[in-house]
Amino acid sequence: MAQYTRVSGSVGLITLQNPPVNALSAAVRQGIVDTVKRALGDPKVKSVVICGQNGIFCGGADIKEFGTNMSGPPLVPMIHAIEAANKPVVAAIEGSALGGGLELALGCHYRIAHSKARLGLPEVSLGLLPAAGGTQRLPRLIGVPAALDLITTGRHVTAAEALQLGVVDRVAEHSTVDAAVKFALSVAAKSLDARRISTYPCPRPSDFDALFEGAMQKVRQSARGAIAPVACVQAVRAAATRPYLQGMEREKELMATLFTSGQARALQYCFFAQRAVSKWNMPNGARWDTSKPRPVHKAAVIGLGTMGRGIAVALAQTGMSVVAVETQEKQLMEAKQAVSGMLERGAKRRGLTPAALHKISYSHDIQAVADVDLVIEAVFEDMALKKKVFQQLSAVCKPGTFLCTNTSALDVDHLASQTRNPELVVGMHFFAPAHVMKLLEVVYGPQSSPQAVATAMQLGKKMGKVSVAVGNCRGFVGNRMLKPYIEQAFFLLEEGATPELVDRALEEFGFPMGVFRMSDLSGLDVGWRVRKGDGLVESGSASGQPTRLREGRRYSPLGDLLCEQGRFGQKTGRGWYQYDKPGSRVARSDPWFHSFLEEYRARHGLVARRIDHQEVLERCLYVLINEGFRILEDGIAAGPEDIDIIYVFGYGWPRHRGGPMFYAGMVGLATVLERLEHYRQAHPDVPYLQPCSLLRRLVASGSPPVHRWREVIKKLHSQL
Ligand SMILES: CC(C)(COP(=O)(O)OP(=O)(O)OC[C@H]1O[C@@H](n2cnc3c(N)ncnc32)[C@H](O)[C@@H]1OP(=O)(O)O)[C@@H](O)C(=O)NCCC(=O)NCCSC(=O)C[C@@H](O)CCCCCCCCCCCCC(=O)O
Ligand SMILES: NC(=O)c1ccc[n+]([C@@H]2O[C@H](COP(=O)([O-])OP(=O)(O)OC[C@H]3O[C@@H](n4cnc5c(N)ncnc54)[C@H](O)[C@@H]3O)[C@@H](O)[C@H]2O)c1
Repeated sequence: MAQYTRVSGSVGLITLQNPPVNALSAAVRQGIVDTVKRALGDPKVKSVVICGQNGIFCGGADIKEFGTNMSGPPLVPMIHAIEAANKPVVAAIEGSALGGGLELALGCHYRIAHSKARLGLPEVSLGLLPAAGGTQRLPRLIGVPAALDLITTGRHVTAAEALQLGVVDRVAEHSTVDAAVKFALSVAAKSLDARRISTYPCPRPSDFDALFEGAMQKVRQSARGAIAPVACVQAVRAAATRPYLQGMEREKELMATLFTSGQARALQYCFFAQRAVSKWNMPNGARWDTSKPRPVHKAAVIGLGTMGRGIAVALAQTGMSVVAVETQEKQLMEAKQAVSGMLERGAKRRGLTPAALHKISYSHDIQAVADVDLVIEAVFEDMALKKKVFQQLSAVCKPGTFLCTNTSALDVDHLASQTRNPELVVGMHFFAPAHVMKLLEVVYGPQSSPQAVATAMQLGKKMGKVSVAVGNCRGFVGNRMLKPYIEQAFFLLEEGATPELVDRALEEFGFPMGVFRMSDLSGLDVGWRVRKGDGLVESGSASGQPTRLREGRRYSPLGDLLCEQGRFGQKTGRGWYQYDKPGSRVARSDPWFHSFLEEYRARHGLVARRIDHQEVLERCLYVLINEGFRILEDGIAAGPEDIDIIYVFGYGWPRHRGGPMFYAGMVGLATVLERLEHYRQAHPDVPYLQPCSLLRRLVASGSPPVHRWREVIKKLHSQL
């Protein structure tokens, strides 16, 4: 709703009221229509101010209404009526003015923003475009290039940038509403002829065609198949080429296509899923809202390799003191330089001085962590070493210090058992590079205290991460699902595919990198070491041909054979592809690998067949999804949203496809089940292809939508 009062004698003050973000629900829209009418009809009122309650102007259209039978007055005529008003209307923007919220402000005759406010048109990240006149008014107000940037990226701008761009007229340091009321009084008698943005001509840049071609090329490249950014460019082009009303028609037409698209559903699902995962709960009943985190003022990182350096940067950037411990002298020296470089570059990007540099102290000695509140261990992925480190930490640290491990897959409970207080131990699984990647898996074991989980989750948030609480198992959620996915990719090579074909299929699907390019980037030796540890690697050189079965299961030794040749990927200049030199990033097809693959097939009596993109996608993705269902069945992830957010933020799953579990729902659970059964029949020695019983159960119960899976899972768990 919207509240109406008259202030300072002649200003009608309209306050949007719909906590927490004053989204433009049907009731709010009706409230605005009614109060604007009242203000315009009141002869005592000479000007109007629109603001939002609780320090936030408006978070835009009510996303929860999308997909429902939307009633209430539509936004476009409502905003048009404000713009057409014969009394000045001033938007007083505090907190956020986003999407429809900014479009409402653009319909006002003046805009005053608080210095801490953020403004933007983020519809593109929801699979939409600003369809309440945003694509037509913004280019008229700030020019085509700036409008294209804001609308196609959806980025939020500060009040200072908004002022510089011309989106707002003034910035207030103190009460924005008071400033707006004062301003409204001062402009009460002024003509509004030059204040109606829809009447402005859209500036036509001289390099018009090149500008739009460039914009289109840019969004097509970065959108990875997402349709909304393309529609945004088309809508802005309409603003620049058509009269306002025709432009509005085009905006509406483009929005109609986006609004009902699967991509919009997927992206809006991601929006809510991202928020849902912060409301974590554990199987023992501990929950986010009843578990109090402990403040962390000082933290330590043990091991300053690839991960430890990024973690130290992420911690220091929160402003806390960090102790960084590394045993190898050379590593320590290199790490100091690398960490300083990362902090300096980060600060420069944000226009700040690198204050965090002085927050880090370095040491060779684990005793240096005696007084910290929380430790994150990031030494080699070696259980014996990690056990030793946890024993030392337990002896050295002050009572109550949380001990966290960044292990990728090892047993967190086992590490906890090495300490005096296992309840203080959790996994904090970062992704490389740790100061950049948004995902953090917080891994709890049966003994982890709710406070330890709450503290790790809160610390993740402070570091700007999307944190997801998951149970303990080998590989947790993300890496556990990755294993069968990579395995299928290896099998596809054996059967006739090439790395190029598999990667192309996955990249066309929307992954930034296919499985083989990704494996070259992260290093083939990583998986090799794990497989060796698991006793899976047979030396190819000894027997001449390692077998393709392990304990009755199909196994591909292809990755092991490459590692035996010293082909570890980008770092050695050779892997599944070849690179100009070690460390170079441009993957080129490698004739050596192709003849090696042919020889390998011949040695094993494998006859290559034609494999198409559909088979690549079905086998790689459905087997990953199937493992996701097992994870849900095992209670390792609380719900499909947790898995989807892990894949979107940690593994490059295209956001416009909503994450693997959402995608399964879109494809149809019955289809996923049928295809898994089909491939399982063709490959009976691949247990990962065996459809999970939860998937069968969901199909048997009519394939409910993803938001109802938790009920089925709960029922399943209660029967176990
Ligand atoms: C605003 C924020 C920056 C605040 O962040 P903060 O961290 O403080 O809080 P949270 O993010 O945790 O949010 C708190 C709480 O609020 C919920 N929420 C936030 N925003 C919205 C919203 N816009 N609607 C509903 N709910 C919202 C959030 O989910 C949290 O609750 P939860 O229970 O989940 O914890 C931040 O929240 C933020 O960034 N919000 C989103 C901002 C945004 O993206 N806005 C754009 C919205 S889309 C829009 O505005 C579209 C407009 O252009 C209008 C278009 C007109 C539409 C007309 C439809 C025409 C259809 C035509 C097709 C016809 C087809 C046919 O033929 O049938
Ligand atoms: N690299 C990745 O992409 C990635 C991603 C997520 C998690 N992880 C996990 O993070 C951990 C670290 O991986 P990494 O890639 O950074 O390894 P790394 O080999 O780059 O670095 C490990 C560092 O630990 C140091 N170290 C060894 N023993 C130590 C000790 N007792 N005290 C202090 N320092 C010690 C080593 O000298 C080395 O500098 C592993 O558990 C790994 O599985 C790695």
